[in-house]
Amino acid sequence: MPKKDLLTPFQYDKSIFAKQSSKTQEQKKAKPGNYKETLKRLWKYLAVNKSLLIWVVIMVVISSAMGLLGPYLVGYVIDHYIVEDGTANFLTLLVMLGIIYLLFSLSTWYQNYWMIGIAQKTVFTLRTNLFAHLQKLPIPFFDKRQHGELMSRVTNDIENISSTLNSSVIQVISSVLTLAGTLGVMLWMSPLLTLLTLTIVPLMFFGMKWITNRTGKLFKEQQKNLGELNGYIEETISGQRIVKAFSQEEKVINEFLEKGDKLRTAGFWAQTYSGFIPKLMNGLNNLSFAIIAGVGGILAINGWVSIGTIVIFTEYSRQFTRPLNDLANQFNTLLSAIAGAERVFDILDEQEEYKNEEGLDELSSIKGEVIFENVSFEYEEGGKTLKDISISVMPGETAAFVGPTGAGKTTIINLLSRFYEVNAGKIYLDGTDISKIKKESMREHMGFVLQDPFLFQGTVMDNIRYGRLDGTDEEVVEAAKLANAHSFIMKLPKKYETVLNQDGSGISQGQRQLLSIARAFLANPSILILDEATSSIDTVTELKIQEALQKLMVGRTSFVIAHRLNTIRQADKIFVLQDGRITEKGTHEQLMKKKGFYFELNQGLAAVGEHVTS
Ligand SMILES: Nc1ncnc2c1ncn2[C@@H]1O[C@H](COP(=O)(O)OP(=O)(O)OP(=O)(O)O)[C@@H](O)[C@H]1O
Repeated sequence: MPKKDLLTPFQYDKSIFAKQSSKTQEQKKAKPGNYKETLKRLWKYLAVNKSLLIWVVIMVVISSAMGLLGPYLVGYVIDHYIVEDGTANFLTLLVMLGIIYLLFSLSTWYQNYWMIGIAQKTVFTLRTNLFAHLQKLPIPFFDKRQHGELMSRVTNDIENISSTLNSSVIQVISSVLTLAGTLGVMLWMSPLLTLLTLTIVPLMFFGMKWITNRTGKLFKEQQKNLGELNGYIEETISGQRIVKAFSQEEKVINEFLEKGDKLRTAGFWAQTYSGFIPKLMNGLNNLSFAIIAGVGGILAINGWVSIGTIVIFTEYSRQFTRPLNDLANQFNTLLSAIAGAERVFDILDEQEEYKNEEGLDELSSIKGEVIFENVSFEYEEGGKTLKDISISVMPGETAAFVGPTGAGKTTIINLLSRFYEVNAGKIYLDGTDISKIKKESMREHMGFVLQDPFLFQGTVMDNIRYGRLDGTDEEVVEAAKLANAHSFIMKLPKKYETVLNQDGSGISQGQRQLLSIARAFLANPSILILDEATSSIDTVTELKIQEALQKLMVGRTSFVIAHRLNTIRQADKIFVLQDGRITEKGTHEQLMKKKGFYFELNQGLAAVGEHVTS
């Protein structure tokens, strides 16, 4: 008996992940509709529990054998005791019948218990691999996809596989065994009656083929529509503020209805067609029953077969069509799970961001000199977002980027952080081409303070510690003090232990920015990337933010997408970007003297308020 306890808590096993993911990378990609390949890959996950699977098969063999023996013994009792008034030990036979049904029940129970364990473990590994793999995918992957749709793959598609594994594997093995066993015994008992039973098989085959041809496509459609619907739900929940602010509730509901209707239609047809299967099987089952009862009756009257044989055959004819019926039903579930598995493997096949980095440089420390040399970049072919950018920023300098919306300021940051790769030209960090440096090692020296600081569900302490996970409580408090965040944190209900929501509700926009600055202080990066928030914040908090940022920038190379005159004036170098090109560069004084775009921007917007850029 297997000793492994299936109920012990699971742990994320990196070694399984490494093994599985490297294998999947090597394998031929499972193309949509490539069922064989997808099943093979799914089997690799299942096969980790091979020994337990063998036990499941043993139990299925026992239960199938007992299922066959039961009716045979009943027929035997009829022929030898009821019809012939026989002499054998009637009680012994009854005890045997009892044992058969007990064994049947026990083996059925164990096969389910173990199979559910295997299924849960398999799905756990698959889900963990998928999630871990998602963490390693590059930013462009996420930029191109709807987040809710991705979530649907981690949740719904995996769940689909789970429920199929829970029941289908046993069903399929048991059905095949029962089918083969029943056929063998039937042939042995009466080839003629067996032939009669088999007359329905071609009808079943063609009926099934007709139905599954339609359901396969429909199930895939259903999964796709469900993914899209989930994507829409996720989007509208995160965008509720905008939905309400623009009174778009009705529009959102209508769009939801439209998507829901697509899902409903696909679901309706998939279920309707697959619902035909049991009906068809039932009809054919009854037909076979009638044929055996009718023809068998005539044969029995003429003394060619015994009454017991007819009884056994009517039961076996049911046992013969039932596994066919089950197989047909499982086929549908299997198709739906394969559709889910294909979507999961699609993601597992995506190239990890840090793959192929062997042999690249690792940086233990950096000075922070950054040079862009004739860099050009396009997000999509023909889109030329940045054109021939050349800039140099010395260690400790602050470079500010200004320009109209869509000019390419964020893209410069995206390239420096290597969220995207340059199409032409080079970026050097301390004289080394950054494409020759391991991305992770480079990012460890970079700190980000972004416009919309993302907070995670967790305490203030944990949210600041996100900057450096091994930071002590004292270091976190110190960072918060440097970021001018300490005083407001101390006024929160549980101070540093106050739990924040994912969307940061409960604290103000400005306070969120202060927390984000504290994070950067804790991370203590050599290169600081700062995307100034454009939202207006009360004057006191604004001053706190400005002061904290000025402190943070000291001694670090800072790249600032600047929106405030104050930040720009103090920058060592200002780069004016227009339509993907640097059109002006210099200090504030130099650019003002030049009386170009920067001068106009300053004149016009300074009169309106603080913000310089759009
Ligand atoms: N992920 C993306 N895929 C395709 N195009 C993109 C992507 N991100 C930005 N772009 C396009 O690239 C151009 C430059 O965008 P970028 O975000 O760098 O501008 P920006 O100067 O930072 O603008 P803003 O001040 O409004 O933030 C824009 O035309 C934008 O539409």
